[in-house]
Amino acid sequence: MAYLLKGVSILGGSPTDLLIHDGVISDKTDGNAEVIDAHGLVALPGLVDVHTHLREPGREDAETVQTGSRAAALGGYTAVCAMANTSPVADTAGVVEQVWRLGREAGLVDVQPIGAVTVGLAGKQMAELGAMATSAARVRIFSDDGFCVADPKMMRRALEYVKAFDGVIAQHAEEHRLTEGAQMHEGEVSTRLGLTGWPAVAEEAIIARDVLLAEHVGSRLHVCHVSTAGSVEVLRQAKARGVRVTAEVTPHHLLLTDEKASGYDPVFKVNPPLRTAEDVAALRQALLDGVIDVVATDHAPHAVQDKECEWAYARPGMLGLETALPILLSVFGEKWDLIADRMSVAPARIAGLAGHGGDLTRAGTPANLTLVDPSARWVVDPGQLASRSRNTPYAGMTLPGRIVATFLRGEATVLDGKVVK
Ligand SMILES: NC(=O)N[C@@H](CC(=O)O)C(=O)O
Ligand SMILES: [Zn+2]
Ligand SMILES: [Zn+2]
Repeated sequence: MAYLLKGVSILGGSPTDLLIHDGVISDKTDGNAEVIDAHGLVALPGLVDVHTHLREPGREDAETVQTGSRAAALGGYTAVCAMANTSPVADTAGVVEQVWRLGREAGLVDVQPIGAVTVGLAGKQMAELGAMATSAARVRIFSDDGFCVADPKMMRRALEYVKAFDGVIAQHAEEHRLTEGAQMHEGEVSTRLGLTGWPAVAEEAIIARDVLLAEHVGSRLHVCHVSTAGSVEVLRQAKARGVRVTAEVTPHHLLLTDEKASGYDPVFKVNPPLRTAEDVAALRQALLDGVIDVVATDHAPHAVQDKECEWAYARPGMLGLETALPILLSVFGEKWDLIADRMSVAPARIAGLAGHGGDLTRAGTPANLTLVDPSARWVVDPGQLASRSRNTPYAGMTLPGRIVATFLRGEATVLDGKVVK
């Protein structure tokens, strides 16, 4: 199938025609191409998420590779990295290959499995990182996300080990001894509400330790869901020294604050917790400066019974795939170069996904792209989302930017805002 996108604006540039042919961007002509009127639409390289929870295997009642892939395509994504905290944990070649295969079968986005660092995420014994790297899933990112690789010796060994195949350890930075019983950010609001707090230092202390470890062994470190102004400063200094560290921020940490906990609605319960307005401002600036490299969703679907209950018993985490780009547009406006870099080009580089985050103006670039209508507004309705879960913190909000179409290697996965197939 060939497509001719008439009058499309690539990264906000002046209207042009873009031909998708044989799975790539083409500079030829094709009289048989299906014509799409793309006037007023902006083309971006397909978004890449380095941090997605797809819940399969184990919690197919909350999300599956199939439903998560639909949510991703509708959000403008062409690749997602699936976190390892499934059941069983993705700590063997067998499990990562299973997830990878399920992704291929769904066929809507490239599902790139992340492998666990330690067996069962338990922090005691290193998982078979080499076997996962050489498996059909070709794992490059390893993470115990949900838990921190707390033992510094384990962290050091893992950092050293993945160097052989240019892998990276993605750390969920949490000093668990400082967060026992934590329900939200430790600060004025937690004191007022009487909820146990997760102090900023519990995140910052681990990031400080890990950038020193990564520097010591010359390895790549990636920091998951950075949430505090202090973490930004640690990263800024480490990068200035040349440490090989990258970092992500979530859309929710760029928009929401701990004040949201005031109503005790568990939809706002997440790890790391929503922080203060000062933290939000620092995170925004860090993303603009490049101190934080990428936006990652930390899409964390949870079944109704795990989320619509008392705050203390609710699981942490919120949906993100279908709202990430609209949230970025509402926070930063139409900064298309920034959005393309932080949501596609840089994440593709970190994850080692060569076919993604390409230059759409160059013939031969794999046709992984999405078309956005920046003038459209829509109201978030949890029941209308493609995710199997409905724990979005944006219910009822009007957001700018509608994903009109998404293409994976030249095949439409979304057309007219609907999943194809
Ligand atoms: N972010 C969350 O609050 N929850 C994540 C785990 C994680 O990202 O730490 C989940 O798996 O639900
Ligand atoms: Zn995490
Ligand atoms: Zn996560």
